[in-house]
Amino acid sequence: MTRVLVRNPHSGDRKRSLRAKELAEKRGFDVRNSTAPGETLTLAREAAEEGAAAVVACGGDGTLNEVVRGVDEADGLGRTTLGVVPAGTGNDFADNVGIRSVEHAFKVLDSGRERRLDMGMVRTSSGRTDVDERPRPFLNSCVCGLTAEASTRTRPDLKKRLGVVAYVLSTMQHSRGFEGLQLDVRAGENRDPVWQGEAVMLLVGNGRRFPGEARRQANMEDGLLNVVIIEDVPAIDYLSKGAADKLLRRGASHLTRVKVPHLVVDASKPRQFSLDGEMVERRHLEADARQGAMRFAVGESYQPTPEETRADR
Ligand SMILES: Nc1ncnc2c1ncn2[C@@H]1O[C@H](COP(=O)(O)OP(=O)(O)OP(=O)(O)O)[C@@H](O)[C@H]1O
Repeated sequence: MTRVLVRNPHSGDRKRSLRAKELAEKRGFDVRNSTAPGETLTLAREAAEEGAAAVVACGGDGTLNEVVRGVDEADGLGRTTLGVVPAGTGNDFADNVGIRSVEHAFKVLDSGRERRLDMGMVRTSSGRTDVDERPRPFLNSCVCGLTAEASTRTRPDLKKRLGVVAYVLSTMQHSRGFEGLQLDVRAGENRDPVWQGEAVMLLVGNGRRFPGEARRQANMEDGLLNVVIIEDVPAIDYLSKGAADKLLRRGASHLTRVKVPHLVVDASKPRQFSLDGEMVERRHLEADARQGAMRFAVGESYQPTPEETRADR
């Protein structure tokens, strides 16, 4: 059975990616290298269409997202094992499924251990009713409130520590007139109201939790999205060490947290949403947790039901 490694040769420091190529070839993987942005999606789609038993992303979270999209476009999620070799700068998802290094990733793939994991799925549109695009997966998070400008200004150390939240903190620090998000957030089949008003940030997590929570890894098998809405910015220094923890402090009056299978978000005008780091500007967004949609190769330390502390509930 063919195992395909879809490799972004430009991710991370490139060295780990080269090491991965070497290990993959030794093990008989069919290694396919991308030559341009976006090509990992096409390579993954083709591999799944050809009936590959496993399609493995070699790169960071951006590459993994494209690979999963490609397999999904080939309607191959049910029959293809997905995997990841962490060779990017940010390897959040690999961390969350217990994959510790390039070498370890191949051991995991050889072990055959896999779990059915939830996948976040998003449909967006520019209007209120015309949901007009093919849904797109996200594995880690979907975040609203970011600007592309902020991502270029964000300090690398902050990015490393806080991930996507760093972009938001940076936005708020840098732009004096940060424009709040006028949002109407609803959940479930009946679109029950969850929250309405002016928010500074909306975070929707599939594979991960956000700062302020006891654990990083979320439950990826419960069919639920972790939603956090932050309203009104308290007077704090956004770039200080504890800023994210203060913002996301449990029980804080400016926070709303819910776990739902389906979420509907309407903004008063088009806003930036980041899907695993890729930006789209839209007014309307619907997010679903597709329970057990992915067959994913996981490490031995992966916990199907990460124990929740009282503070997580
Ligand atoms: N051959 C290529 N040349 C240039 N860009 C590429 C190539 N292949 C893929 N890409 C782009 O690289 C981006 C993904 O990068 P990836 O996530 O793997 O690495 P990274 O930037 O090092 O890590 P991270 O995103 O986790 O910080 C995607 O936007 C993808 O389209």
